[in-house]
Amino acid sequence: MQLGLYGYSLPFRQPLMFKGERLASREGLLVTINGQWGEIAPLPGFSTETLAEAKAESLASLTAIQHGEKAMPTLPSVQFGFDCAQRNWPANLPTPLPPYPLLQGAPRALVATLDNIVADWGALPPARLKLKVARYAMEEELALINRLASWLPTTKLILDANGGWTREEAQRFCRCLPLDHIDYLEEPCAAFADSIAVAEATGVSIALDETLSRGNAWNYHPQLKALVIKPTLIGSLSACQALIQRAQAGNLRIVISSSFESDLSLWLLARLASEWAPNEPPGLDTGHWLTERVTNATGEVMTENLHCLSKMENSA
Ligand SMILES: O=C(O)CCC(=O)C1=CC=C[C@@H](O)[C@@H]1C(=O)O
Ligand SMILES: [Mg+2]
Repeated sequence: MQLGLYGYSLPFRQPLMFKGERLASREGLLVTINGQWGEIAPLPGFSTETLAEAKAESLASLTAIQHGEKAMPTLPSVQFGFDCAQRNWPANLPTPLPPYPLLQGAPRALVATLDNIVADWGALPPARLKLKVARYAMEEELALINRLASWLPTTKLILDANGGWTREEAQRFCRCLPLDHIDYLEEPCAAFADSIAVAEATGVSIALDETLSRGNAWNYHPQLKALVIKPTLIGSLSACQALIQRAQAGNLRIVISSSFESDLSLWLLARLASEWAPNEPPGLDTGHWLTERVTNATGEVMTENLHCLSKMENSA
């Protein structure tokens, strides 16, 4: 059995901010186990583990497999990578739905380029569109949202505050929203109870993301509409499936989402989305921020462009 661990560094089209940290490139690891691949890419600001910790645990896990033992990683990004590389993938998955677009950037700059963006979609605007909020002045963010709502009347907006508001700030913002045009708001406040209070006070529907990856407690609520599942941050595929079962039991929508991984994970996540949430457009529109790929046109990993960290073999 062939085992390998490789490192990559993929430049962002322009530097992106992750919880106050400015990143010019995305760093990560690819693991291969007997010809099958997985990706290990903790996201700074969102993952609890560092890349160095993920690399150390990945090397130890590969050594365990080399000795005929079962790898038992504990870090979420490593669990996701090793699970993908060892998964028995179903053969006949439905064709993945296209991801909904993710708009990122300063609201004023986005307003200025909006006519180009809208013109690109022509007669077929997307059913959903995601926008980050709680980053710039509220008035500017609301102006952009109102502009989008009038220019794209059939598109529902997904807003994501990453827990960036107090209860009062979130309420002030949500009271000015064109609610008919809002699909849901991800994580208005850092505490679940505050987000629910905002939903109750303003009528906005909410979705959970960081609450899930941090393992914080949450309950069903009539205004809790969706769970956003990021396997790189949640960890094992069985932990993701447990969340999916809980979502299904409460009639919540399931949105499989990326953490700015390479094209390899975007393809694997699209397959998971088509299996776990076949009717829900996934949150996978992060690839266009990267200028380079790790796989070629036929889907093979281009190891010649990667940094080889370990190659092992076991007799199995
Ligand atoms: O969920 C999506 O539609 C795309 C991914 C995405 O928006 C995010 C990925 C990782 C960190 C954040 O920047 C952001 C999020 O918080 O959901
Ligand atoms: Mg989110």
